[in-house]
Amino acid sequence: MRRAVCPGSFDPVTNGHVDVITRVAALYDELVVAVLVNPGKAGLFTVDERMELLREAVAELPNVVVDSFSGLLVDYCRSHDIPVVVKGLRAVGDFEYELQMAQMNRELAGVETLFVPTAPQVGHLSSSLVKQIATFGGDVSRLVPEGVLDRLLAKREAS
Ligand SMILES: Cc1cn(CCC(=O)O)c2ccccc12
Repeated sequence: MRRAVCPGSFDPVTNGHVDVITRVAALYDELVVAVLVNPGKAGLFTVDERMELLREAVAELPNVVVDSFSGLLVDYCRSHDIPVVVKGLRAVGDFEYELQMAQMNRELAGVETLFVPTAPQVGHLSSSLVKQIATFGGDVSRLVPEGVLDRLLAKREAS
């Protein structure tokens, strides 16, 4: 079974993520979308909320599994028998860091990394930008899956 993992924070998932996940899912028997648990960085959504929003967003993709992990990505790959990491690239600015991580992950554990360019119409999206716009009352309805929009508005009301 050909499996890959798409790691990220997904705080929250955006239409840019969904675009890449959908395209990558078509290339593998199974795709794991793995939410990174970062104890040192409290996000807007909890890890469980991020996973729930991701599951809603990829519900139409039967071969996509949502999971979470803490620690090294390569340890997750080893323990789940996943030989390849697939990452979305939004802009040239993403590449330098991603290249370093890819080289390190190959050196550490022989895990390969493939890069998928985001579609131009969603290349400008990032979770942090979406959160900023939503915080100040901007319309993010075309930038995130429907379930995320509702939760973003609820978070804004609660704050
Ligand atoms: C464009 C893009 C960025 N990332 C990191 C997401 C993050 O760290 O929140 C992705 C993860 C999966 C698919 C596409 C992407």
